[in-house]
Amino acid sequence: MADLKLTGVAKSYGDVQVLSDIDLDIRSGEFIVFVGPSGCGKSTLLRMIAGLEQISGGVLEIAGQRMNDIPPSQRGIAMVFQSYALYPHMTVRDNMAFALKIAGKSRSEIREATDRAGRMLQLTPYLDRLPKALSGGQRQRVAIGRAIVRDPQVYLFDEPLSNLDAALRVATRIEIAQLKASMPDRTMIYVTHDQTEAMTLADRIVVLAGGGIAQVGAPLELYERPINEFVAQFIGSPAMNLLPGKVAQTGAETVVALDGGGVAHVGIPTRHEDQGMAVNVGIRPEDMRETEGEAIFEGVVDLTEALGEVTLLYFGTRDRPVPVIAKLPGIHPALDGRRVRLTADPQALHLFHQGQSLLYREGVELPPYQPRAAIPA
Ligand SMILES: Nc1ncnc2c1ncn2[C@@H]1O[C@H](COP(=O)(O)OP(=O)(O)OP(=O)(O)O)[C@@H](O)[C@H]1O
Repeated sequence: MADLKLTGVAKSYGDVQVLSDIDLDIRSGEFIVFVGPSGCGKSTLLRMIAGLEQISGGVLEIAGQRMNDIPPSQRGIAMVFQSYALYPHMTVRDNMAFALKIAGKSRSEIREATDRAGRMLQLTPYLDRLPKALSGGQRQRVAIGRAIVRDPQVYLFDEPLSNLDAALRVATRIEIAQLKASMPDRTMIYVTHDQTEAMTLADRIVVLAGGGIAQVGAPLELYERPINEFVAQFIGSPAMNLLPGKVAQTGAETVVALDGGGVAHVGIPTRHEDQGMAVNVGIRPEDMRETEGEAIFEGVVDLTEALGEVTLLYFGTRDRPVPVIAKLPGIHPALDGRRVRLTADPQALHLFHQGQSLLYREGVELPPYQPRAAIPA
């Protein structure tokens, strides 16, 4: 069993509070990804779990045991870092075996553990090579191998792929997913800046911001049901557009008169007293489509970016603090200077209280999360 429980965990450096009130239950076998803006404390939280940073407040338990003052080597965890500092004069096998030798394991135990890690990471043909004769991706796999040989209950990864080039990142990401699948009862906690890694690897994503947890949920739950504007704009790329307006009609479907002149029919119920309320309507760029009819947003295209699979249209790059962006499927001719009318399905829209940035007013119950149906094949 390798469940983790964080209760009121806090970290400060001198007078500077970096994290506070972190409550998190991680189940044995879960793959958890920490994301958040630079400097929000992702690495610090991971290093506190590892025992590499002192916990300033609160309690960390692993498998029901308080771990605050237990040294890293006795926590049943192994950590894989971004820079995979291998010993250059040791073979792949010796690099992986090093910690086991220090721990006084027998030759046969070490052989068995390194053979197994080699097989799991497809490193068998390279076991007798020196690190300099490996690619970056292979080196990072050796670093993961050093964790595997110790057979920890919990794996911690601190941006393990960020030093790899794009193609290797994808390949190594898939290997990490397969590695997790081959060890279903091991718990993994992974810090990344990369949205794709977070969305594809995580059972649950923890979004950290402002010294605390903004939201915890399954990747698609965060995408479809962000709890506030921060998470809405952090998850998904390009970020969700937020268009200010006022509630013009309440009911099962809410009609919003947008400040820019458009009208949005939002598939989220509001109450009679919400009439006239200042809101932001959230529209993901990929949910926008051109229309001849009633538009949510109408504007002149400043810039067209053709990426092949999609075309991005930018509006208001000069006069808005943040441009409005639409992402249309496929290839479109450059639309620069053309006036375009855009709409989106009511079910795809989000509604936030202006100022509070929260999706629903406190006390209004959230309907249970229902994943949006996949597009039928
Ligand atoms: N030893 C330290 N002394 C003082 N402040 C520190 C120390 N280590 C980290 N910090 C501060 O704590 C905050 C969190 O740092 P941390 O590295 O955990 O952030 P992060 O979310 O992992 O950032 P990034 O995404 O940029 O790696 C930062 O503001 C950082 O400056």
